[in-house]
Amino acid sequence: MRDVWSAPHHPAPVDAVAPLPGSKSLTARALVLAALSDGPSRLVRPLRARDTDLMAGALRALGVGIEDVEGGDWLVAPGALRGPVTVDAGLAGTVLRFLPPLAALADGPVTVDGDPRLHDRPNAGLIDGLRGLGVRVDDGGRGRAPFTVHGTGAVRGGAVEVDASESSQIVSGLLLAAARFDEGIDLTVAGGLPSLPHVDMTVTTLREHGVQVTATDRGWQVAPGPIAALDRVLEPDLSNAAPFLAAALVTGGRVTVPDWPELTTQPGAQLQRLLGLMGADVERTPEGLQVTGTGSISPLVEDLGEVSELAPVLAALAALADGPSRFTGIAHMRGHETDRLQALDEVLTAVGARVRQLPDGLEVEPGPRRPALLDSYADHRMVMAAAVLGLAIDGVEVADPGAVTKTLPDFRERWARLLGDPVGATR
Ligand SMILES: O=C(O)C1=C[C@@H](OP(=O)(O)O)[C@@H](O)[C@H](O)C1
Ligand SMILES: C=C(OP(=O)(O)O)C(=O)O
Repeated sequence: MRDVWSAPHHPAPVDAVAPLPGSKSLTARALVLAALSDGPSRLVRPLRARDTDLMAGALRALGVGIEDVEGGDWLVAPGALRGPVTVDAGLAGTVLRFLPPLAALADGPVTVDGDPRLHDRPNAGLIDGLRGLGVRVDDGGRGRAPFTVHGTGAVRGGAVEVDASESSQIVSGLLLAAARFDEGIDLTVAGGLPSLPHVDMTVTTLREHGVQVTATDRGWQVAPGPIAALDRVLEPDLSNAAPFLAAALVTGGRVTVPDWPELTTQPGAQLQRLLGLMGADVERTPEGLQVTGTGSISPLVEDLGEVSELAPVLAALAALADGPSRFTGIAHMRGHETDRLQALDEVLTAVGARVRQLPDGLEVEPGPRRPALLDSYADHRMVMAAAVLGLAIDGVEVADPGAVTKTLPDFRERWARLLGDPVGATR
């Protein structure tokens, strides 16, 4: 039987503190770099969710020691990387794009496969890039999973031109492993590059591990050399803060996310600016980031190319706003967990908004609200967007909400706590 979640209707102002587990993006980078490091390291408060568990599983399959310790921390012990092995990337873009360059260092073939939708996620830029670095990859000419990386224990590396117009993760994946290539990497970006802050996050994380990374006018260079082991405390996932903070705007309430970092490479930090533009009062308090809504939501016209992870929740807010919004710069979202422009069009239309798809974005004009049974599209962020809609619209239901386990397994319990109804999620 299909699992259907009734998204709680909650027009009354929320007043809550919403702590969040670790960042998906930082946890993925920390795992990969720990696996390639010159000694063991400890990851404190990593995200434990489907995507990061899949990354840990893939690394373990390749010979990396990853031990679960109390409180969900991970102890990572690098080991000789080995094939043959098949790894499950699920629907995780981070595993799909960060693992293959590391697999190329294994001493045998590594096949990357995953959920049916993973077979649609674009990856030709990474596969061609690996070939340009001297790696043999069999992909049947599809440029997508499943594909096999033929590791030989070493990668030549050097100069390579990479098309990352469909995902910044292609650049990040190559940079993360590049210090272990014989010649490092001299990467030239061909075409556009979405989600630039995520590449900056990669560069910063590499430098924290002692890796020499230089930005050029064409891309990035990574010098060959050791990757220093590093114990890390993972920051909370600021992109996953989006639905919780959005609840303050929708209900005219107040939500605080504790442990909001002072300085961060996470693009989710832009929520401070974006929710401010949508009419919220955003304030750093000793307790964390506090967002207070007025009960009315201002429309937003914005290029979201750097922060596409936030687009589903912002689009849900746009459907509840005082006027039409327009989001651009997010054509690459058609290659995310689902075609998110199409999915948002369907969902927001179902609850009464008028939506127009642009080649690189969406226009959303609020309309008379109505209840609807929405699909999750196997997409965690579509479930979170539906939850935001449900606060204002009575009768929003979501089929297959389990998709949310991708980055926040206990989302429904957290949502119930946000609304002051800790048992609500199980009703
Ligand atoms: O490097 C990362 O951790 C990510 C980069 C972005 O990917 P795209 O560039 O494919 O949007 C982002 O959307 C994704 O959720 C995480
Ligand atoms: C695009 C996303 O995920 P992935 O890392 O699978 O690309 C996302 O989390 O919004």
